[in-house]
Amino acid sequence: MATVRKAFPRRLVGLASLRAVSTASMGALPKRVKIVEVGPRDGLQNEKAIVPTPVKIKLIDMLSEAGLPVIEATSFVSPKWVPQMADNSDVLKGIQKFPGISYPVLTPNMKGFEAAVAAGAKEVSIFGAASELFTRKNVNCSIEESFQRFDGVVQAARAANIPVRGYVSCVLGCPYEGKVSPAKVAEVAKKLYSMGCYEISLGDTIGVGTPGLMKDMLTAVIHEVPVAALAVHCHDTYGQALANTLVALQMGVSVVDASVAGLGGCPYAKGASGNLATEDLVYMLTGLGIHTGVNLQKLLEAGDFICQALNRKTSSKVAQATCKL
Ligand SMILES: CC(C)(COP(=O)([O-])OP(=O)([O-])OC[C@H]1O[C@@H](n2cnc3c(N)ncnc32)[C@H](O)[C@@H]1OP(=O)([O-])[O-])[C@@H](O)C(=O)NCCC(=O)NCCSC(=O)C[C@@](C)(O)CC(=O)[O-]
Repeated sequence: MATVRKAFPRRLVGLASLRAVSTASMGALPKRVKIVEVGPRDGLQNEKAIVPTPVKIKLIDMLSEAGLPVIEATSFVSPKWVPQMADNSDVLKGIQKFPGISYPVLTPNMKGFEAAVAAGAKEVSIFGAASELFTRKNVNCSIEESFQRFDGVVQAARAANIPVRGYVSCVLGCPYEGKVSPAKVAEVAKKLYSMGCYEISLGDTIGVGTPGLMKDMLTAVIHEVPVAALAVHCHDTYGQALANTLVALQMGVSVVDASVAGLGGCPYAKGASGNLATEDLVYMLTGLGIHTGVNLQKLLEAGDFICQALNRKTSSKVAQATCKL
């Protein structure tokens, strides 16, 4: 049955009037937050069924319409490892490129980088982890070897004037090693930053973190990497993603990864569920008076579209609260 969305703006009006009093005692919060939409990559890489290329393209175009400033479009990884992203070139070539929006793609090695550039990529991301075992499962090498591969990518990207974003996975726990020390996360983040990544996204890959762990981890990382260059990427497995993100904002982070409809998960992280839903993040930030530039109504429509295409229920609480099926 088709999704019928109820009139939405009433709720936002209510939130806007709460703003002045509600944030007064919350510490310094950023005035604006850059949201990095990872649904088309992190979300769709984890779907059992292969999503048709035109559906991916339409989703990204709808997200662009909604005003997301960064939309991670796809990944140039081995199609044997992640068949869901095998249409990477077609997706990247097929999407509308809105002025002012960047469409980064994951590139684990030179093969991926070269294919991405050939398909028109203007920004790439490399992805490391603070766990040896996870790195082995995810990219089939040690942390040290992964840096050697990334180094080639970063150098080639610099020569081509292509910005590189870096990910650190397992920052609050690993599906294979359990606890991960904040010192190890800081070491890997520092290394990626020193290599030339302009931004480091800290991923709670399996969503096990709680606000205290986020605070301890960020305290260690902020010693090594300027907070302005940090992003957080929280999966919502245990329902902690929004709380963990809020702690990061209170500590000065102003870049947050999220996924429309809460899609997501890493195929090499057992037990990982979806990311923080972009709709829920935008709702919270709007309520806090923090600017994102995102049109929530259009974002909700993009979420409806992909959920209908996947024949699944949205994981966004805001989408659930504002529509009736
Ligand atoms: C990294 C590799 C490629 C190493 O895989 P490998 O098998 O060690 O690589 P290899 O160099 O030995 O090559 C083996 C085969 O793969 C091919 N190959 C090699 N590289 C590429 C490439 N770039 N594109 C296409 N094909 C490639 C290569 O040509 C060869 O093909 P064959 O000769 O067998 O026909 C592999 O392990 C891989 O693709 N892993 C997938 C990793 C992945 O996509 N994980 C999910 C994303 S990370 C994530 O989700 C976490 C994050 C970022 O969201 C943050 C968080 O939540 O924490």
